[in-house]
Amino acid sequence: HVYEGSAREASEHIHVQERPCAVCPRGGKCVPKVKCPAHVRPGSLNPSCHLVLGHIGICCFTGQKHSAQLEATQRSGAISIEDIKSSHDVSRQKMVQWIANEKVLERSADTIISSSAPSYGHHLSMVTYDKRVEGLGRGGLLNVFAALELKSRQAVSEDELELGATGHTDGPFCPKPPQCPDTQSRYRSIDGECNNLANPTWGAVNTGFERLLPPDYSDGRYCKDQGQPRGNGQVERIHQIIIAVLSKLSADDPTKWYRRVSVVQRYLIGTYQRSIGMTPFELLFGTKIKDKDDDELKKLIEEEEIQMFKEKRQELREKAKESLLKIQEENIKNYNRKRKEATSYNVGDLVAIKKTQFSQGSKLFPTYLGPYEVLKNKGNDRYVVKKVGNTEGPINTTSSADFMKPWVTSEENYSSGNSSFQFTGDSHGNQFISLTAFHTLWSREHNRVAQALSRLNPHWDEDTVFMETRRILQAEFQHIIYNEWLPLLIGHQMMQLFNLSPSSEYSSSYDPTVNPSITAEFSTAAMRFGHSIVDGRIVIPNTKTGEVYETISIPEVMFQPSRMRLRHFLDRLLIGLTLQPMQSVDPFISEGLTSYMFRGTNPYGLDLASINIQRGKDYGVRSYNSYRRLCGLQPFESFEQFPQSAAKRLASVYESPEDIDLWVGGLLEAPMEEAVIGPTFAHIIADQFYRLKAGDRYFYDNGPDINPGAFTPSQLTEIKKVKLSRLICDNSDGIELVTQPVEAFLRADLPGNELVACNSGRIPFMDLSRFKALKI
Ligand code: HEM
Repeated sequence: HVYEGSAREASEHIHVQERPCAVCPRGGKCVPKVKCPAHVRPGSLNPSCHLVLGHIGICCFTGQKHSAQLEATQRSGAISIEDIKSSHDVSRQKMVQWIANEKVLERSADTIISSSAPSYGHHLSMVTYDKRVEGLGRGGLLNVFAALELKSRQAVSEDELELGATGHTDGPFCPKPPQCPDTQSRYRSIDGECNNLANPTWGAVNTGFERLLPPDYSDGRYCKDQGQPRGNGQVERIHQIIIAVLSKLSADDPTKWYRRVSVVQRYLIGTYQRSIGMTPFELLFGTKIKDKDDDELKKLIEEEEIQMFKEKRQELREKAKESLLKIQEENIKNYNRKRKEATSYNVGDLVAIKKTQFSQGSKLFPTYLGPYEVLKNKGNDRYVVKKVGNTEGPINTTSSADFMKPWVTSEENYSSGNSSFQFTGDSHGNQFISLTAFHTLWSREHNRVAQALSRLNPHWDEDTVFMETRRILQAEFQHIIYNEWLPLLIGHQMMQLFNLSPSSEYSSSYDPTVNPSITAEFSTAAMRFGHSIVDGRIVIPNTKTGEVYETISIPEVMFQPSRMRLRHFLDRLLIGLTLQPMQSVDPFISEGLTSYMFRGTNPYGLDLASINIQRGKDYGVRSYNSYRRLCGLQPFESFEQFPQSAAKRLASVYESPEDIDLWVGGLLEAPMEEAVIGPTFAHIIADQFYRLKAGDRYFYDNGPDINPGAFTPSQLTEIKKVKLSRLICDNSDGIELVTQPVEAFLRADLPGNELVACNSGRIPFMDLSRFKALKI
């Protein structure tokens, strides 16, 4: 058995075939393999080299771009004006067709929306009615259609299309680049734009994900077949073959393609299929197609069989139709009974509209914008609204009743007693009660720091107080993540390998060639390791008696934060979180997430594990083995290399180890030394946090030569004292929570991490007097 994540990985790093270079040739930079995706492209010439701690890296000549080699050598660059014009026309026509189809579906009586279904709630938390975002989404599709048209005219190569490396900026849809102000802002922009001055959209809202490897869509475009894992898209593949072969065979008279179908069919059913271990003909008739006579005889038998099959099929179809109609009727009844009439608004009403765009670190902003005045009722519960006053949000927009509520001032909101939902900037703020608790801690920390700053700087206006507080909170957050949380997750070796640990002085890691955007692999798989550590219940302990107040099953507190209104609850929950062990990262996911997620009052909810796997496919994320190769790890060649229990289950759903989904494979890896996750996830996560640090001009410990809003050395020293335990101590209610373990990410019953009094001085304070400014 070679399946011992850390031991195996260590040996791989030591026993490499060729001798690693001491210094990279041709000006190459020695980096961990995941940081140079071009090394897995065929024909790449990346010699290995020495990194710190005996690790072996790759000499990289392309930076974090897998397409750079292609850009330099293979770009065809021969796109004619006619090609461009006609690709535009084709893509626009296709778009018109798609929108028309969408309208038909929307109006169809067969389209049933159950607003009480858990999937509907999940959809609402993901969907956007923001016109700008809708425009970007449609623009993306226009470009896909145009690119496919260009490919069909052979104006771009397969490689260029796959890697998005045409460098062509005259597509049917190219959003205007943002205009960055001439003077450099002291503060990070709200939407993340203009962080990188040469590439102002890098890391901004409403921009695409980065990819460690190019997408892998089975239709070569933007769809992933649903057949995986077991079927592995076989049917779709065969269909594609049939279409291609038929068009070749009937090249002389394309209108008579159907005459060739039987030849193709005969060929296909007489060909050995790996998935069934014989030819389909054998499977059907128990014998091989031998010669022409036999063939004719079998044809007769086949006709008989087909007749029988047709009759049986007709019967089955009648039955299916009956039961479908019955279910539909029930669904309609249910729908009519449960669907709440949408609130209707009159012209002139003041409303709040739901915010649908969020930027980095903006979790503390409200979810609703307003006030807006209703200008027009567009029918179908949609309204044209106009902003009143000078608040955040678009001036004119269209919104739907689902995303509107009557405008009330915040005082009215809190006193109305109607909702226990917390006002958070992130639509996930109420998703789970412990998340709501952390939103609460951070908003209180904001208010705490803002009060201290305005006392120290009475001449500041309220915008300055807000922006300065925001700047400090972002720094506190980044420091806690890089200093406390990340080392526990990926281990100290990876921290060193990717140069992620905060230094005692200003950081020297800013690199304007690094794109800080989130990678598809991080978002859909690696960072979702967290779904495996969630316990099925939350224990609220009674520390006085050693008993428990209550054990809450997790679906009870999803989008249901009303317990937060109980006076003692926040403190008790936070105490419980420091005592309750984390679940290990493994393929076992709590039923609360796989059967009952967001169930509300329904008997069952959603399955987060399936959603994660499907989300990976949506994004065209490649298989687990592709990422092992990318990280310089050996791929799994057979299921037996996995632990026995997993091997059996994997073999029952996947055809080959090459098909295993990234999220599934990553969860199966044994954790690395002193880490929570295995090597593949650790590399992907380390790469992401490297991007977020090296690609962020405003990273909290960048000096004034890089960061226009840099902290002074003495302010930075104070920020670097911040620990999660301090944040909890300062912002909990202090009714029952008066002690904390210094290392709040570790359990309080670990030796050396015992509870200490919040006010004992053992948990360091950030001295805010350093933020008394002479002038800003
Ligand atoms: C009770 C706890 C949790 C619940 C109910 C939950 C639920 C969800 C849901 C519904 C999604 C969106 C799925 C989709 O449609 O693709 C999601 C996404 C995600 N979750 Fe969780 N989650 C929980 C805990 C965690 C934890 C502990 C972590 C990590 C430590 C995590 C990391 C992520 C990430 C990275 C995404 C993708 C976000 C994005 O790119 O937009 N989740 N989660």
